[in-house]
Amino acid sequence: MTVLESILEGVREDLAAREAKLPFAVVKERAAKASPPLDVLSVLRGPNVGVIAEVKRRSPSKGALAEIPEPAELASAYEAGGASVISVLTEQRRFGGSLADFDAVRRAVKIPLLRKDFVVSPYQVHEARMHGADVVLLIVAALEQNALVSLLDRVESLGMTALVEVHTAEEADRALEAGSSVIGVNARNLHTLEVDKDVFGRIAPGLPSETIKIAESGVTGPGDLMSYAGAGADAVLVGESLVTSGDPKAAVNKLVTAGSHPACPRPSR
Ligand SMILES: O=P(O)(O)OC[C@@H](O)[C@@H](O)c1c[nH]c2ccccc12
Repeated sequence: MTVLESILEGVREDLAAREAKLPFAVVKERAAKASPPLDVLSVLRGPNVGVIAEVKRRSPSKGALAEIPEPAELASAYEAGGASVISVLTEQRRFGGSLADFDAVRRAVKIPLLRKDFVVSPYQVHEARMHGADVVLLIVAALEQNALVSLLDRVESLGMTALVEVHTAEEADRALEAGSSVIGVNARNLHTLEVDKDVFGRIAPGLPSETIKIAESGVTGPGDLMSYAGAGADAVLVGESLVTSGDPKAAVNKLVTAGSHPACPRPSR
């Protein structure tokens, strides 16, 4: 079993437990009453290379990263540092996240929020909306094509934006075929957890110019942002280097400053 498969097994078990507690019909009703999602596309289409800052306690590859006793404080620091979007991991077993973290962050900040989880069922999409999500991650490697298409449609029918994650050119083709307008290229292979920062540069140039391109993982500082920008990134998604920085506001701000510097390559659209 690959790492991704074993993560998905746990995700499905936890999902079944939540479904038993709160019926899908109730989740749908509450999602419909949540305050409307924010327009993330125009945020990501801004003139600068944006930063999506992640609330991440641990990971299967690195183990414990940071305790983050107050996710709301971390998120406020990200917002104050100039992040465009905040990503909150809600997967519990491997990443130490939760929907309670998501709620705390939602209450603390005004900028768009990404629910970062392993979404395999429509229940999780409505659940994300119910908790105030604006963006939902869909991982191509975790989904059959028909499931990807129907989950993407569902995300969009609720007014949210799907960040569709790929790691290979074949997955990128599947993402485009499904109709994705925001594609994240993850430098980390979710089957083996190996990081290869060149993957973005191999895949992004083959994507349509109007597709919003996000470079995910392995950003340790402004240098990485600049090189992803040179390869066409509209934004970078950063977790580890921010949560371990000791000063998340300053760490985000360094990236944001690099992304708005005149010398920083701009996404060409
Ligand atoms: O901590 P990093 O290397 O900055 O990476 C952040 C983010 O890209 C990573 O957490 C991630 C990318 N895709 C995912 C899918 C599920 C869980 C986590 C992820």
